[in-house]
Amino acid sequence: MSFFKKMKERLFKSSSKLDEGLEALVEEGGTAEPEAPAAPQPPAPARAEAPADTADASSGAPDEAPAPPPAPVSSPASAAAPAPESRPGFIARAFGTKPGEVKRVLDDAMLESLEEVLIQADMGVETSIKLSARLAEGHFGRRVGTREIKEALAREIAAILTPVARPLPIYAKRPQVVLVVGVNGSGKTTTIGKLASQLRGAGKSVVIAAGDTFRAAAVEQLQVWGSRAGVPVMTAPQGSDPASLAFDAMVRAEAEGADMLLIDTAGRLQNRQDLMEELAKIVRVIRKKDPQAPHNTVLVLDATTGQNALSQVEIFRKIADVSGLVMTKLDGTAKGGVLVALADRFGLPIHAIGVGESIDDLAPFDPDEFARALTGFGD
Ligand SMILES: Nc1nc2c(ncn2[C@@H]2O[C@H](COP(=O)(O)OP(=O)(O)OP(=O)(O)O)[C@@H](O)[C@H]2O)c(=O)[nH]1
Repeated sequence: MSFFKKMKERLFKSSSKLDEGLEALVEEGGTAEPEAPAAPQPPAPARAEAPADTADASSGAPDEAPAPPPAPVSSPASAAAPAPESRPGFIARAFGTKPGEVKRVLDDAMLESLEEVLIQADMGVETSIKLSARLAEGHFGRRVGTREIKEALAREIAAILTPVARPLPIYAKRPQVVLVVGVNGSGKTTTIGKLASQLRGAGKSVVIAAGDTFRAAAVEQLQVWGSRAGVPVMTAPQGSDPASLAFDAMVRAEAEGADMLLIDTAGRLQNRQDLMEELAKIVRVIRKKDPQAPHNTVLVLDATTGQNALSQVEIFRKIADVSGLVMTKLDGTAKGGVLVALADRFGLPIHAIGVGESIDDLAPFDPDEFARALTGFGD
């Protein structure tokens, strides 16, 4: 199975909440499309008995579904009862309307429900309102089906995401210092392991620094990832100053001529003032060695935390000058929508997404694929 297919399946699975929400939205207030007016038919043969059943069964057979409720006043199809054997009219066929397909007039009530569905899918209030307004343009007052809604939504979401879909930039500077930050358990260590493996695969020499000097288990975990990726891991004694480890790692990476230095840091909640101050110190000390460093400060976010990710970005950005994001655990949540809210609010580059626990489960961020997977369009 191709990598993209695997990612898509995982995202589809996780996004079922939004997908189902959109379907329910149309089903709730919608009505089945009536038969469209018949296309002009060639003159009937002058035989009295019924013609033999040679027509395409799927196009001519009456729908199995119960008779649709009275069509809305605006529907042109209510004007005349179609001939029982007629094929869908030209206009209906051209616009992909199928008799029996449930559609609903996009009015204020539907827009309000749409906003709620988007908020529940973690897109945040601001972004949900913006998306609903964009959907209203060109659709308001018209009967729309689930497929059309999903397609339009996927298009609008992709438009928000496209400007931020940017892989980790690689500079000529050696060593390029990448500082990896985030709250506890967001997936920093795992992401560093995956990233180191990808960079190594691209021919870069990489060194990892184990900046979580508080937890011995964290250092061991990073060493496991280092050996999986085939990359050396620099450690310091437990309880030592993470800022001085970062400095020493820069000296070593420079001496060894490494292309990339990835610095892991301890998880810290954004509301812990003391730990945030410690992070600010790490950055200050790194800059003593190289005023341009860290060249990238990557904030790793766990998609399952939902809206809290917004406050994480806000505070980490102030303290550590975050230059890009990686969002992990998109394989196991229905909350991927927060990524849209983040892109809309902060416009920070999204370098990659985590879609599993294995070393190759770090995917480039593809806005179109993501938008389609999130909305269930093309399912
Ligand atoms: N399903 C899934 N699990 C992930 C992903 N990324 C990380 N994990 C898991 O999340 C858990 C925490 O990951 P870590 O890499 O240890 O997180 P951390 O941010 O380094 O943790 P601390 O050092 O404690 O702050 C581990 O069980 C990982 O296997 C992902 O993309 N998908």
